[in-house]
Amino acid sequence: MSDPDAAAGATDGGTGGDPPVRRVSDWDGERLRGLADAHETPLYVQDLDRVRENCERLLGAFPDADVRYAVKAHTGQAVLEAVRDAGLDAECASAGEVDRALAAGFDGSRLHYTAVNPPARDLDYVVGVAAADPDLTVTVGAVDTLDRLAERGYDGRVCVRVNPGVGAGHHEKVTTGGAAKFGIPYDRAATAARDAAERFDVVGVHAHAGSGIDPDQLDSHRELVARMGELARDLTDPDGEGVAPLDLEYVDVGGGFGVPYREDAPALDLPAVADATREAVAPLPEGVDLAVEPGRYVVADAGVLLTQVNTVKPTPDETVVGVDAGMTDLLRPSMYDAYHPIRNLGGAEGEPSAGEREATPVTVAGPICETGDTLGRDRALAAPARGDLLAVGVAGAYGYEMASQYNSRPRPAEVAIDDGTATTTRRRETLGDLTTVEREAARQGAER
Ligand SMILES: Cc1ncc(COP(=O)(O)O)c(C=O)c1O
Ligand SMILES: N[C@@H](CCCC[NH3+])C(=O)O
Repeated sequence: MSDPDAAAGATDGGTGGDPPVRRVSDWDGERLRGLADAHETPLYVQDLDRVRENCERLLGAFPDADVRYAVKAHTGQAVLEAVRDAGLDAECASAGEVDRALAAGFDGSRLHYTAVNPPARDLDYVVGVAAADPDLTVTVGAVDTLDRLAERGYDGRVCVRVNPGVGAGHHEKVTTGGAAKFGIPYDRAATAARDAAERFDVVGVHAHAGSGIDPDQLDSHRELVARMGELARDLTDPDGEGVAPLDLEYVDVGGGFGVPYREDAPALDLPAVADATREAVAPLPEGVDLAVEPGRYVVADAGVLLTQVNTVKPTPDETVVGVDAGMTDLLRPSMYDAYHPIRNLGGAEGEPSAGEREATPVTVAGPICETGDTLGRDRALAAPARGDLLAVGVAGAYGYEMASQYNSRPRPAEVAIDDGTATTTRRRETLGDLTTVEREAARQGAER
């Protein structure tokens, strides 16, 4: 599978220059304790300055490419505005994400809507947006979706999403390339794109390997990119007689750049990944650009989740540390067995500072009535005490976004740090919020 030399060449231990990743240990503990005091817990903290640094690193590594932010990783308005100002485009997975990106000031020329089995309501909305701003692009992974767009009178910009037959990712549930659900099978893609060009302005081809591609999965990324380069060459300069060439603008090879979650894991060497990508896609036809669409890389290490210890329970097998955040706040550990680093920031009354306490193996568990509701198992934390504050690191991507109200738990609050100043960007939900839609439905029913 992986080539150890290639993998070694694609990691960066973080020596020198702009650190490629912010570890949970790098956050200012006192500052985080102050934020938790002011805003209570559970609390997401998102550092916009770090988001900007991550955008700059991406633009620096891919200077000639179109870099699009996969909005699904963090849809908050403040994040979207920071990303827009940094110069990235927006890749949106739903009408809601398109709506958010518009509100954050992205215009159509910077909007890419990726339709996956899109509900009619989403298509209606996006076709309406495109009517007002025809520079928007719809990325389509099924012929049915093309038909449904045509039925709505859409004849604008289309990018054809391909199932490249090769995938990668941190877990099988997020390994996308090769999953039949996504994209038109590679061997039918050229025909589908040519057919689509009879009804739409086909401007690009797209594939995405999956999410959280680690340094040792770069071979799969390279293979995907090479296949997409070949497809672009075939479409723009076809072999067969009488086959019209397509006037493509770009080849989008997706996102998925991994970030290290474990404290000692090496960071992806982005310039090396960018070089490998350019090399694999080459030669790109004249006038065709490379495009990438990372989400996690932009926001993951810019966020932490703060949670307070409310229970410390020694058992014969393990010590369970109960906290006020759980799978409803951060689903990734339950859903993917994902590892998030956890740091004890201390603060329990009458206890020594966390730095003075002995490391103790614990399981950190949330308040949800599910056995899988843990944020970390067998973690060596500075012996936690009731009242301590824990920081769960690398929580800025797919954290708040996957939060739910299961067990009737209101979603947490979020603050964003911008140029050192913290502002509430998502208020904490209340018990009243939990029943809003029911009360509204009851009221509408009574009005009928
Ligand atoms: C089509 C598409 N593009 C981009 C992304 C962004 O992935 P990541 O956040 O891993 O960069 C995803 C998520 O997997 C995706 O499905
Ligand atoms: N939600 C996933 C990433 C999936 C991206 C969507 N295709 C995660 O937290 O790792």
